[in-house]
Amino acid sequence: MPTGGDSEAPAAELVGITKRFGPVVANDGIDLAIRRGEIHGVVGENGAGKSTLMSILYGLRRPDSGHVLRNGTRVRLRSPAEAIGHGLGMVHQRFRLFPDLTVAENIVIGAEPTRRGVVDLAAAGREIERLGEVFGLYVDPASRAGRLPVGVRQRVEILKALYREAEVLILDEPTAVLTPGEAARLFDVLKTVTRTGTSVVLVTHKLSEVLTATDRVTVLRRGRVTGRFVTAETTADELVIAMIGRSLGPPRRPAAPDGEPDGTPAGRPYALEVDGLTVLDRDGVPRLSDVSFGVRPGEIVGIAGVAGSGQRELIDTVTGLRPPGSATSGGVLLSGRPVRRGREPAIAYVPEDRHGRATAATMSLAENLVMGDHRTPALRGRAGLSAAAVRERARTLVERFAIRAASVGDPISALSGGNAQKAVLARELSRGTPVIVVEEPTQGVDVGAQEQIHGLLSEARAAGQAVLLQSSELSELRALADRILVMFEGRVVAELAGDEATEERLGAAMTGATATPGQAAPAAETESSATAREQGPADAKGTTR
Ligand SMILES: Nc1ncnc2c1ncn2[C@@H]1O[C@H](COP(=O)(O)OP(=O)(O)OP(=O)(O)O)[C@@H](O)[C@H]1O
Repeated sequence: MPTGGDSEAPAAELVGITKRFGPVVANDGIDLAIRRGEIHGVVGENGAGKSTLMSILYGLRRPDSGHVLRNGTRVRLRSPAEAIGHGLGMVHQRFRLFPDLTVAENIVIGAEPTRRGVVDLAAAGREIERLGEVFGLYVDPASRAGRLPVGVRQRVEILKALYREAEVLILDEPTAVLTPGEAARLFDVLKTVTRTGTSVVLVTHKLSEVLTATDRVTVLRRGRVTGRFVTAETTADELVIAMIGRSLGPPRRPAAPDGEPDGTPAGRPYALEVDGLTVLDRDGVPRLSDVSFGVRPGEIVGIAGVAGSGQRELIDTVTGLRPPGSATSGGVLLSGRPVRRGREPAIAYVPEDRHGRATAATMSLAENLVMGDHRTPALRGRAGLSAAAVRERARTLVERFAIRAASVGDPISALSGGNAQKAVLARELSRGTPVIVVEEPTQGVDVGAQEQIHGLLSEARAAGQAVLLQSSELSELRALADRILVMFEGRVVAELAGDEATEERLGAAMTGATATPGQAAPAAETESSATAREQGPADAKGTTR
């Protein structure tokens, strides 16, 4: 609702929106007004109803009741095509570009300029360059979309919306896939875009972004608006209270492992040991070079690095997932024995790609929660898995890990992103394996769940599990890890104790600027090291994954 006697109608307004999915009220009478030329943050815990509301604004879903106004006039949004026709644009978290088409072809597809009945790609290219200049969004119209780094692909998505004359641009967690450097550039672009009167709706879990980039914020909780704020007049704590109903506790270092009052399990043998590991890609280029380290029971070892520094290959090899045939030397040992190929049962694994690698979308939450446990005697009945035992186990996990779902029988795809992530963690952490490998555990999860997930990893450590934690959030690594290994160009180039790992030291190591004594610094300046240096020390994620 416009405040302060603003007589101008909002660019877009959602009025009394209610949307149910069976018994779940995803949106419960929501009012939201987006002013012309503002960046409006929409935040809230997982499952609060943000995506549902945005999908209604973009014509992907129809509300059960309520309506949408554009510039004060009621509009019908029965499809994205209608929403686009009304000047609404959306940049999804998963980009929808055709990798084999050029930037220009991707941008104009479905809205091609024609000349005498023929698609006029030259005119499209000129228009794209003009938009690029106006909005500071330059992209070569002739380059293939599939070859572009993630940040540039996102720019193409934004250009695509602006080409269709979007006046309200919806961005769903746009920085989840970006490096900090790319994220900063994105916010510069958004500021430029709003100067022309375009409005931006920014859905995000990152409070720092909300506080630095938005003009106003709306907080949702359990389908309702629980707070409306002018950003300059609010604080992170105020937003958190509106989001989860309480403040966050102070950051805590993990408790010492059982029986280790000083918290240093140094005397124990390694639960996981990587010994002189070298992995070559199909062309014989080393992706990992002579990587050695160990993780003891009761220890969290963090992996940092600009993406593409070998983390993917390292974790795929450690978990036994790397396809056979990739030439390797050295090995991975679990309590002294070689890791098995396929899926190593002694390792719990929480992958970054939870949709592709960790869940089966069409199966129920309960089935997903017991996946891989089908041989567990407690879950078996006379003829295979016992449905009652599976449900019971699922209910226990749902309660213990505070997963919010209407029913354990619902498909896991009906859960919000953060709740799906908690389900994967619940399954993997409850296995009680000696080793846990975790990638990006809090990507896309709300601040309350982030705190909870950090607590769960600390508990695993205290219970004597060995945890290998890969994260692009340096603050997460610093909060949790006993030691942080920094990877660069397939090598471990630095090892820092958790309490001495400042962002500056980590950042410097991530660009190859330092090396631990005894390990060779990266030799020649290569293209990727130059890029990493150019991106600067804060660039944790990189673009090549
Ligand atoms: N297709 C669906 N079928 C059943 N329930 C659904 C469906 N889509 C969403 N929900 C439910 O509606 C509620 C709101 O979900 P929504 O995805 O809008 O939340 P969100 O705020 O975007 O969450 P997140 O931050 O985790 O992405 C959740 O309880 C979710 O489980």
